[in-house]
Amino acid sequence: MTPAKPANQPPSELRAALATLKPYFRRAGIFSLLSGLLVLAPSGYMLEVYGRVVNSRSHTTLWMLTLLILGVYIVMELLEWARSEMMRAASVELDERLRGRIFHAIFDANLRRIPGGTQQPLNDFKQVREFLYSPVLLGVMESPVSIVMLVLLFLINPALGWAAIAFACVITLVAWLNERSTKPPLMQANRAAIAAQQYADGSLRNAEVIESMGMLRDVHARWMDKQREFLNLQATASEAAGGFQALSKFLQTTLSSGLLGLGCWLLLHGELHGGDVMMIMASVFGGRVVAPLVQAVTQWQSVVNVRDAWGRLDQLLAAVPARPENMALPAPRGALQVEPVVAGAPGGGAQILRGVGFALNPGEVLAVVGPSASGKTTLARLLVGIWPSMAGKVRLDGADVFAWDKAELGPHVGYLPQGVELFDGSVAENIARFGEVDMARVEEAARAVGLHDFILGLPQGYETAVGAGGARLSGGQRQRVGLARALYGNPVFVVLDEPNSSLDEEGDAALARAIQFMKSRGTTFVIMTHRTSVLAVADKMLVLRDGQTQAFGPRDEVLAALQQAAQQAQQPPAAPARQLATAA
Ligand SMILES: Nc1ncnc2c1ncn2[C@@H]1O[C@H](COP(=O)(O)OP(=O)(O)OP(=O)(O)O)[C@@H](O)[C@H]1O
Repeated sequence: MTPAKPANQPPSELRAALATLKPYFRRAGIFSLLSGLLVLAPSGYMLEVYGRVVNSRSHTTLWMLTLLILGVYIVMELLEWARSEMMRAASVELDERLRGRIFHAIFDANLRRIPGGTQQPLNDFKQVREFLYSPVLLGVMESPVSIVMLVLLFLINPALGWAAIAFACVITLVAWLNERSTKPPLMQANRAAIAAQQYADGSLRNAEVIESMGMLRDVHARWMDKQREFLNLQATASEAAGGFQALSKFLQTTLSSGLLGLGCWLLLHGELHGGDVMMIMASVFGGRVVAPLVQAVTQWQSVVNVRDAWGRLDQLLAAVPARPENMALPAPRGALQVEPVVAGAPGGGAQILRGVGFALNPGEVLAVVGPSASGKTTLARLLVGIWPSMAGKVRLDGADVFAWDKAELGPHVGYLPQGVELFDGSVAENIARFGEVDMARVEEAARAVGLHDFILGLPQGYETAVGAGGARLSGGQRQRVGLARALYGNPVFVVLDEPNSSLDEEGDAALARAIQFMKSRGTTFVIMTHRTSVLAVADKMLVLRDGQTQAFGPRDEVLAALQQAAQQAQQPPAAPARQLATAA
């Protein structure tokens, strides 16, 4: 059961956007009413030809009536076209209103690790947009015509009207039963389809691992299981829906013939106003009364699907509210202050960092070391404001980094994540962060990490495409391009997560030179590392263990303390401490 909405809760963003489309619905509704009424014209033509033309044998009347009906057909088609164009325009308007918001919501959801994928919300939005000009919605817009037809039936004879109402009630019951029996399996089928799709996307992305270790058969078998579940559920829903669709169509045709029979019976008893013509018209009117209902039953699967898509989108937008417009802040100078932070993965996971705090002056270099899973990457994410903290704040020049508008802060910050994350585009675009490419700055960053000569050797130099994820580069080259991107534009604060894990000696030396150079210009660095070479350029050192600070202070003091602790334990210094001491 869905919890009741508090009375003062504002409507969802989707509803609010839909509400702005009312003028389109209104106009399309008027077109639908007019074209729905004109649908009676062919029956009128038939009756006139049978009655007037056959009796009078007048060619002129036949020509006149035929020209008239042709004109009506043209108007009908124009109205049909106009209303579907109107609803297409509504769909474009909805797209314009929401596409940016949905794109940002998907991005934020990914950032916060909220499940839902990237492709699915876009598919859901497409489905909602397309529903606006789908036959089922256009059909439902003809409901006012049904009421007009019903009134006409009552005018001919109330018995005909009541009979139509009775059939409409039975078809409504069929529609309700259809909803009850098809909705659960259809929604489960949708979920299973999404799971199968996400599984395929996730696994096939790692094609090399799958191929090299012959995992394809097992991966395929797993995908087939998910796919089979989806197909079975869909078949269950379709079987039930098929029966109800047939029943509703049967009722519609029965109603048409039934009204003809009833009209005839009333005629025989002298109770039908308008004579035998009305007998036929009653049959036509009756079919139109229930047409939208029958249309809804036959297209119910698309209604369930769009409702499902709507629900998922609504959930996404509710879970990821639009970012507030923050006040513009002055450009930072690079003074970092980490109030003792407690943090975990977004979404309420366990605490990963507990009480880690320190401060750095502009131009200082901090090396963060610690065993695997001690929380170095988590700290890096906190420092650049990707993950929020549960307690304590990370401040740059006193301002909370997490709350800072990243479009504003971004140019002052450099970040190299562990996975590098290059994007499909040229080398220059990647280094320039996909903003306006300032070639002088791009080259400066590339030179700083010793990449310039290599790039010049590429087929199209800086314009060479790196491929999705930088697939056309080696691991070390990807890392250096990522480093150049982090240093692009001389940021004042740079966080590097394992920057030399794929670098050779020359790359390592270039990195150390780049850090020295930028440090001399006042850039603050925090470098997460397992390797000791970075220590040579570090001023301070933070040792993390199990998400807590084991040691923090000037590099040499921390190294000495580590060595002393190891000696006190009357055993040879632990390998990392020994290595660190030697490197320093
Ligand atoms: N998205 C996440 N959700 C839940 N837990 C996570 C997530 N990312 C990391 N963790 C957990 O946080 C802990 C610290 O991980 P983190 O990546 O910060 O360590 P690390 O010191 O950078 O490790 P390494 O040196 O191996 O890269 C680990 O126990 C890990 O399982």
